[in-house]
Amino acid sequence: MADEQDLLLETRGVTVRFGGHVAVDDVSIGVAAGAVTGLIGPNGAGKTTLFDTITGLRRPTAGQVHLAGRDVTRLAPYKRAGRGLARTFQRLELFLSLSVRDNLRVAGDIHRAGRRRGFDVGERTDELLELTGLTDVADRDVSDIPTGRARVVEVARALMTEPRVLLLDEPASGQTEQETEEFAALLGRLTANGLGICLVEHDIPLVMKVCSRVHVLDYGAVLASGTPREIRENPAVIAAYIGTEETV
Ligand SMILES: Nc1ncnc2c1ncn2[C@@H]1O[C@H](COP(=O)(O)OP(=O)(O)OP(=O)(O)O)[C@@H](O)[C@H]1O
Repeated sequence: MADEQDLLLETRGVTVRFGGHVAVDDVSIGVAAGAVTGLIGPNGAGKTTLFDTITGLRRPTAGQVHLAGRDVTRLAPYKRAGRGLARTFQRLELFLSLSVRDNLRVAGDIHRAGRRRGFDVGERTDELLELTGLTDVADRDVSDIPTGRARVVEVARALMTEPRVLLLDEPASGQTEQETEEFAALLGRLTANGLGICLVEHDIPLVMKVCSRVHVLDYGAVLASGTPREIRENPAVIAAYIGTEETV
């Protein structure tokens, strides 16, 4: 477990209500630098709503979001991005008729516009295509490549903004077993470079393999937090997953 000061991202007592429905209930979780933190839970548990709150797409009803030690609860999404926060979406949000390379370049051009000099979009694109294993499909349209690899394009595009924290919303959905294996290796390379990753994923074996810490949400609240082993052995977690297709 990382020390408090290693936490790049924290939610402190975050609650989100939709009318009378509490979608996220007093959630305090942390994401450490150089590690993958898992966020799991049955459908409707509040994972995506929590991501929306962290990135600023949704204001919490109560609680705060801290990024690199600063309260960003009232900051616009683009300002949080400027402070090193990036995400991917459950539904792919790519330009389907652009090549893989151009999808990255667009993100790089936008990033460069608001940035210091010395950010070379072409160089960074090539570096990321290599790092993410996409070089062989770089010049193909995104609509032409398998969904599993398009998910990696989303990750690569998010990395164009040079984030310190990356939120991944079901990145392995639609991936073959082999693609998921390669994806796990990619996550290892990214955290080795110091990136903090928060992984929302229904592929529980993947979560258990790559995460150093896992938070379990159920009905909007944190049901359990711990190492993969602690989570797997937690009776409340096992009970929450009974009756679903997922196993811990
Ligand atoms: N805009 C909204 N208005 C009203 N209720 C919403 C809204 N968005 C989400 N909800 C509700 O909030 C709860 C949490 O939804 P959320 O999508 O965050 O869950 P999730 O854990 O990401 O689920 P999944 O694993 O299916 O993606 C659900 O009960 C959902 O129906």
